[in-house]
Order: sequence, then C-alpha cells, then structure tokens
Amino acid sequence: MSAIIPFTSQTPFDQVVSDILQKGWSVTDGFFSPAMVDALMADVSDLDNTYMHRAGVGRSSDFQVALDRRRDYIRWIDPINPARSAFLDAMGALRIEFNRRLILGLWDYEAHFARYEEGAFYEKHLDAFKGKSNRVLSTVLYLNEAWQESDGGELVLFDEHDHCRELGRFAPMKGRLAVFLSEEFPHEVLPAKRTRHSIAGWFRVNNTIQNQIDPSQ
Ligand SMILES: O=C(O)CCC(=O)C(=O)O
Ligand SMILES: [Fe+2]
Repeated sequence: MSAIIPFTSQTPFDQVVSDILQKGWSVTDGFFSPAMVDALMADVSDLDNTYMHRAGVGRSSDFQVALDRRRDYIRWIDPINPARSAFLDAMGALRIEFNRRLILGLWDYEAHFARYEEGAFYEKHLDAFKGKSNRVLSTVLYLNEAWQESDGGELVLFDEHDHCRELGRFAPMKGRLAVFLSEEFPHEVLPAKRTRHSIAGWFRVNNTIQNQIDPSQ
C-alpha cells in the first residue's frame, strides 16, 4: 500500500499556529490532503458501533456515561494501520511546530474517532478545568462528505471571557480542522440530523507526579 501524503500545502501549519497565537482558537479548511481525510473516513466508516463505546464524562475513576450530556460513540486511535499512523504522525508534526513557535511544552497527543448518530449531541462544556487536567489544546477534524446546513451538528464555540457569547457555528465539513485552548473555550455540538464523523484529540503537557506517568485517556 502506498504511503498517505498528509498535507497538500508546503506550509500547512502557518495559519493554525498564528490563529492560536492571536486569538486562542482556529477553524481552517484544507489542512490535510483529501487523500488523508478520505482514508480516515473509510477507516471510521468500517467501524461497527460494537467496536466503539459510548463516550463518557470525566476521566479514570470519575468516568461515567452521561447520555443526557453527550451521545457519541468513540474509539481511541492507535497507529495500527496506514491511515491512523499517518494521522498521528501529522499531528505529531503539528505538536513540534506549536512547541517550536509558541513554546507550549506539549508532550503528547491523544485522539479518538467519534460517531454522532442522528439526534446525537454534546452539551456545552470545557475540555479541561484549570489545574485539573493536562489537556492544553483541543483539536477536532471533521470527515463528512457533502454536509448540508440542514444536517445540523454544528460545533458552537463560545467566547473565552463571556461564556454566553457565541464566536461562531461551524458545520462539520470534510477536511475542516478546529483547534482551541482546552481550558478557555466552552463549546457544544448541536444535534446532528445524520451520522456525523470526526476525530477529537488533545495535545497534552506531562504532569508526571512521583514517577507515575500521567494516565492517558
Ligand atoms: O465534534 C465536535 O465538534 C466537538 C467534540 C467535543 O467537544 C469533544 O469531543 O470534546
Ligand atoms: Fe469538547
């Protein structure tokens, strides 16, 4: 199988890095090559719900499935096939670029496929609470071909200072990449009117305490 070329542009990182520097969030199209997005979409489309699990709220011991707050199915991504490897490598390259240009000290990246079936949503939340998490930057890559306005499922991003003020509503269109500071920007997913696929991920710092590597996921 031939290798997947992740980016189309010679300078894929510039827009995202400068957006994060200037305003703390970024929504860009065409960050990845269409071949890359197609490969990831083919990959998640093949995953039956029985190989995914109901997403929950909280981590490790605090974890609970909370169907009133979110209704997506997820599967964590390991580098087990060319599409997943290419994606993790590309996000690794973005991590290095953030560290080089913004001195963020990002240690690793974790990500999962997400499937929102018809009617699924994720109510307004923050991905990280100050001092409680090692998630620094959230990312969402959307994989959906020909998403229409009437299909709903928009990401709504709220202002970091005024949590009621909307910054924008973004349809989960194929190839669109959202990135934002995890502790600063509340956001929600409006109910999807058809199946919606994405990859949600987080760049993290290393909060190793007493030789215990910070648990992932
Ligand atoms: O899919 C999206 O647009 C956002 C998902 C999200 O907020 C999350 O998984 O934490
Ligand atoms: Fe989120």
